Amino acid sequence: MTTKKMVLVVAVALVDADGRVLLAQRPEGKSMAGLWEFPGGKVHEGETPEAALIRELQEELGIDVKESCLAPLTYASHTYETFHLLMPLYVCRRWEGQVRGMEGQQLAWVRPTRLGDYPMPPADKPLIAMICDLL
Ligand SMILES: Nc1nc2c([nH]c(=O)n2[C@H]2C[C@H](O)[C@@H](COP(=O)(O)OP(=O)(O)OP(=O)(O)O)O2)c(=O)[nH]1
Ligand SMILES: [Mg+2]
Repeated sequence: MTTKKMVLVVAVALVDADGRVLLAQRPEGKSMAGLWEFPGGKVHEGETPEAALIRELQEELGIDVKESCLAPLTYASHTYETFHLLMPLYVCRRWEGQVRGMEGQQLAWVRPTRLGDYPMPPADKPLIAMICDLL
């Protein structure tokens, strides 16, 4: 058995007042460009998952989120060609500031039942049913 590097990525289901969830399109030039994902990114060395998510949400969406407004929802565990992805998914319904695509990425607010209409990374597919059940 060959052991692939484990990559820890944190992501969030940001939920608005109408119960819609935010998806962001991965930019050109990145792996899996064009696919729709939950905002987030890699946890850096020495960083907690919550601190990483708060940092990523500021960098990618320009919003401020308090740690107390992040609740664990579920996770993805998926083997890609070159690494194994472990991705805790949080849910957040409260933030400060206006959501903007700070890196030029397209954003979409999507009803949970319509998440399947958006092409997503393979790791995310099992998350859709969990979001529909849990939100
Ligand atoms: N943010 C996020 N990443 C996901 C999702 N599903 C999924 O397979 N991934 C994968 C894609 C990438 O291999 C990895 C996230 O890496 P990334 O490159 O976007 O990380 P990052 O935001 O820290 O960006 P960078 O600074 O490394 O460029 O996780 C998802 O729903 N959200
Ligand atoms: Mg990212």
